[in-house]
Amino acid sequence: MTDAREGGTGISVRGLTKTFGPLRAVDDLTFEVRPGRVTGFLGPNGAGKTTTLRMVLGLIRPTSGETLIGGRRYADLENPMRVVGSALEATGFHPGRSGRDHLRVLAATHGIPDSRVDELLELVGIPAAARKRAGAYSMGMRQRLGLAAGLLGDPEVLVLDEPANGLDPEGIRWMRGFLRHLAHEQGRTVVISSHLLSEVEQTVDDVVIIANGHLVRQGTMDELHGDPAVLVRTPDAPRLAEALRTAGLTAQAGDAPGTLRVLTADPARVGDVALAAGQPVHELRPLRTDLERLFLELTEAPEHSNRNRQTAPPPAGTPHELSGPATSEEAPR
Ligand SMILES: Nc1ncnc2c1ncn2[C@@H]1O[C@H](COP(=O)(O)OP(=O)(O)OP(=O)(O)O)[C@@H](O)[C@H]1O
Repeated sequence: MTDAREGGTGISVRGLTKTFGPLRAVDDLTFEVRPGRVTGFLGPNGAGKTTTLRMVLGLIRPTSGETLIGGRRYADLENPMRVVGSALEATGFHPGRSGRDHLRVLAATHGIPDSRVDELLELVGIPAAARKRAGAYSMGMRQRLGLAAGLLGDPEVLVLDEPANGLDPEGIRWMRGFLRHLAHEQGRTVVISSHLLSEVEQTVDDVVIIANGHLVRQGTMDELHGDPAVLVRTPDAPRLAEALRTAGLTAQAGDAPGTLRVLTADPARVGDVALAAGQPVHELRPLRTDLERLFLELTEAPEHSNRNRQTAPPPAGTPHELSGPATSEEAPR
């Protein structure tokens, strides 16, 4: 495998729209994906993730807008397999063929030597299983085989659809370390989709969150976590708040009675102020952003109500009207 790449190859998505009949599966989507980082492409079921990734990979044509990889359209890449690798579905293998044979066929059609196949099977941790029929693979093994297939061309960009699906906890840990290594040590651009922020929060550096085909948030995980804060519980919250303010800290009333939310990353500082002010402390801990709640708030806001229930976007100025039960009916891909 190649070492860290200079500059790196990012992905630009600009004004991307895809309609299927009256359905706007992807609606004027614009975002950037940076090299050397793992980006989580997130949204609830039916948000438009797979459709977007299929456009990025040149598998379907946008209705309007464009996606660029390293500044070029997929169709203009001379050797696409060396620029971008992907694993969109872990089911697309011939069931009677061994995983190894599957990769060998793929490699041969792209002039890639068999030695690369064995190297990759080793790397993704299924060297022995690779000689078995792919039809007998567990979901986790299919994920690993899909990952190996995506890496065959030693691509600068790797795009994976729900790579944690079907993996056991050890598999998830392995995948996390592997993807972070590909991005951080080797400078690749790694994009993984998921419908759960909590599933990928320890893996990704950046997030692009979509709902209803629209972008709802793009940023780093740190930005998503927001400013660090400490929760302190004390019998006399107003008095402690005063002492904290005098010490130069910002203290706000917490959610529960008798608690304060102090804007600092350092609980010891809060404890020291309380001690100096003679205020008992009954609880003191760093506050973590409830990412799952934040994700739901972002993606379930009224303006992102499930587009699957509408037959067409409502005319401007009218409230969203829902015309049926929420289903995640999947059209054939
Ligand atoms: N070929 C197609 N024809 C018609 N509708 C489609 C087609 N492909 C996708 N859709 C619809 O577009 C919407 C977005 O689907 P998409 O698969 O991109 O969402 P997703 O975010 O990947 O969801 P999931 O997490 O469930 O895979 C859905 O309503 C889906 O039914």
